[in-house]
Amino acid sequence: MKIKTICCIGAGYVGGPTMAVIAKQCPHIKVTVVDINEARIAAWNSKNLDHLPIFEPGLADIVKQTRDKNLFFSTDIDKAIDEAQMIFMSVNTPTKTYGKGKGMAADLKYIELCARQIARVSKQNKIVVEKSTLPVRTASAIKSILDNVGNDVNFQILSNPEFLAEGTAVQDLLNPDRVLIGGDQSTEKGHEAVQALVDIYANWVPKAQILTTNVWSSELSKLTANAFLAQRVSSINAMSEICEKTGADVKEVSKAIGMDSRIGPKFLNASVGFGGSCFQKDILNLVYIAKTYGLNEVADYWEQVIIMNDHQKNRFSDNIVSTLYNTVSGKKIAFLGWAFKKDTNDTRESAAIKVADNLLSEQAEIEVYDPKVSKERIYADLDYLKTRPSEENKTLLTVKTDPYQACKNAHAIAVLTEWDEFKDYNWESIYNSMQKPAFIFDGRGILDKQQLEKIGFAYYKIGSSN
Ligand SMILES: NC(=O)C1=CN([C@@H]2O[C@H](COP(=O)(O)OP(=O)(O)OC[C@H]3O[C@@H](n4cnc5c(N)ncnc54)[C@H](O)[C@@H]3O)[C@@H](O)[C@H]2O)C=CC1
Ligand SMILES: O=C(O)[C@H]1O[C@H](OP(=O)(O)OP(=O)(O)OC[C@H]2O[C@@H](n3ccc(=O)[nH]c3=O)[C@H](O)[C@@H]2O)[C@H](O)[C@@H](O)[C@@H]1O
Repeated sequence: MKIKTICCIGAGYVGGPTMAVIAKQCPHIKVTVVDINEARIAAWNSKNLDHLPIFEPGLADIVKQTRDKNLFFSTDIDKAIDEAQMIFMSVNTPTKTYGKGKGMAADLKYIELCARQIARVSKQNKIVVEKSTLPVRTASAIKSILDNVGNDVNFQILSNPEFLAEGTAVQDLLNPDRVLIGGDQSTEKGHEAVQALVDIYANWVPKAQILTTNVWSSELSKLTANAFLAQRVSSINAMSEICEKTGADVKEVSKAIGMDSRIGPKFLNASVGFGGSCFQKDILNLVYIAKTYGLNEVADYWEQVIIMNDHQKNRFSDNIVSTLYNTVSGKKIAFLGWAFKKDTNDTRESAAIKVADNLLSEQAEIEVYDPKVSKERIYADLDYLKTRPSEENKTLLTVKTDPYQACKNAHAIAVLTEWDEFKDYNWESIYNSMQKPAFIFDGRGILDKQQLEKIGFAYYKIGSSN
């Protein structure tokens, strides 16, 4: 079956970039991305490409080439479902905040709503693709809804998890390490559906990198990949604390172990803690799944990755307080960075949020500069925690659009995101504008220690005591 029309439900960090790349690589396919969020769709359609809802290097260019040619953004979900031969579900699957599994299980209500809408609208056979990250065996629930609510049309369900990382989404989509497609190949229709999706990716991904598995392996591989990646960060962060006590330097340790080809050099940067919308949510989901099968040791094993990450964030703020003579009350701390990593405007679960919250509880005054994150987003992140009244957050924390202003008169600077531009600042001028002694706490280990110490800074970085 040759696919000519695709609909993607969910115009978020995954749906938007993924469909833009499919549209670019498959000019013969009409791709419509739909969402219930009207503002988001309007932003995707905005004439000024600087106003797209998501910042990703290279994305605006692809949208410019494809939008209104074979890539469309719309709020007319029914129409897009009706027209499409293949429907991607790319809606959010956050951690549940209520009821059974609260704080751990994935909340599947958005996925279920999608499935019900697809079932209600579809009048012809459809291939339904799970793009969202889902607990293993979700496809059976989706199938049950589609088959029981639907108009007697045939639905084939595939799992096609997304492995892109934010900040490098376009590159990851154009040159993926692998594409994973799970489907039921035991039936002719199932086989056809898998092949239809393979054919789409084969327009630009080498066949050897398109992996097909059964649905459950595919669903579970996504959770497993994120768990392994996050575990690496927690492992090196655990080592960073030992380094600080022993005189070892975590950068040197990372390099030394990364040269072992069995370990590999990537994803070994010690940090103030991993953030992002998925690592924590997906591990919690994995822990919940393990618990529901009574696999308590397995659950405890993976939960430790989160416990270590929380510890890393807390010990970063604790270190700031203890170094500043055990009090930050009334002291100004400048935050460089708020996003959970560089080259994205996404702040979900960013370590900066927890570090700021801890310091605000110690009555610090914080001034934040981030090149891509808006003031509204920063306040919304803090208010979401409900630690103190919103007004108090606004009084204690201000957001600057100029990093030099944020650092002026500060007692200390905390580097929370590894934005490249931080390395090139005029650090001498920043030093001169600060209170003395002038402290820097480098939560990403990106600044030049020697240069900063020569200027006069007291420089602290994660994973080193030298
Ligand atoms: N953010 C990332 O880098 C990655 C995310 N994922 C997974 O992809 C999924 C989506 O993640 P994001 O794109 O980050 O989420 P997001 O929150 O940015 O986007 C989801 C969108 O779905 C829309 N939506 C929800 N229910 C809807 C419905 N019934 N009809 C129409 N639209 C609806 C929301 O309005 C929202 O705009 C999640 O399962 C996530 O775990 C996977 C790989 C990478
Ligand atoms: O499912 C998802 O959402 C995605 O989650 C991660 O991607 P992402 O969260 O966008 O970004 P990463 O580059 O993985 O970084 C996650 C966090 O770990 C931190 N990190 C990463 C690497 C490292 O060495 N050290 C470190 O602290 C980053 O700063 C960031 O806060 C995975 O890398 C993607 O493969 C996956 O598709």
